[in-house]
Amino acid sequence: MRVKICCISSTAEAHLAIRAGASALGLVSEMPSGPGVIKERHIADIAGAVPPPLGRFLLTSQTNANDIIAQQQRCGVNTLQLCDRVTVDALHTLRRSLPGISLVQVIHVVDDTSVAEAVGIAPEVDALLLDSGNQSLAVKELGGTGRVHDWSLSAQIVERSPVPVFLAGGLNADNVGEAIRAVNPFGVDICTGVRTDGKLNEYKLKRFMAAVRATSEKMS
Ligand SMILES: O=C(O)c1ccccc1N[C@@H]1O[C@H](COP(=O)(O)O)[C@@H](O)[C@H]1O
Repeated sequence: MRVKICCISSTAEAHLAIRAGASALGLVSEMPSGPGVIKERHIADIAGAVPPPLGRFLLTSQTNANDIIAQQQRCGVNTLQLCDRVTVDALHTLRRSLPGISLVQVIHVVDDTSVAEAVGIAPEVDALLLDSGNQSLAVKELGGTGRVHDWSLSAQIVERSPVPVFLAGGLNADNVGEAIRAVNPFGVDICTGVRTDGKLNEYKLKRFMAAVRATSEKMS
């Protein structure tokens, strides 16, 4: 089971997450809302300090392909986590312009329409990431909400997706086992649940990783 630790805000947090066993790190660029945003120059510094096999995910709220390409080049990441809806044309432009850079489309799971949205876009990207934002608010929520969503919808997406699916949204050490059993994702992703006062908390991180490992071992 892959674990992505998100909202990394310093090189020290990146190393703490790697030591704990993270397979990917999330770096949050400008967003309409959310607790994890950092400046692009910090994202570039942290991405540059992380060894290549690790996933370095840039979380972006941009939807225009040229804006996203420019951001990827400024930040030096190997994965783009597209937190808002992006057109299929824009995805094709990203593919052509950024060979070797993985595209992860976030789906904010709201109702049955989210299942159709996920299944429709999946063939265009390398992975999906299921989260709990709300794109219809005046100030959009594109993640980092600390809220869970309906995991039965997520489970349907996992069953029907041709690409790997990460589960995010309100996970913590106490609910991640149930989430993994309910959804059977490729990986899990967490921000709020391993933080205290905005800082990565080693105790919560270790409990989370232990819960993921224990559940994965029982299921294998
Ligand atoms: O954390 C943020 O500020 C943020 C803002 C906008 C989009 C995504 C954001 N964070 C990502 O949201 C998921 C789930 O977070 P949580 O565990 O529910 O707090 C995760 O990928 C965060 O990195």
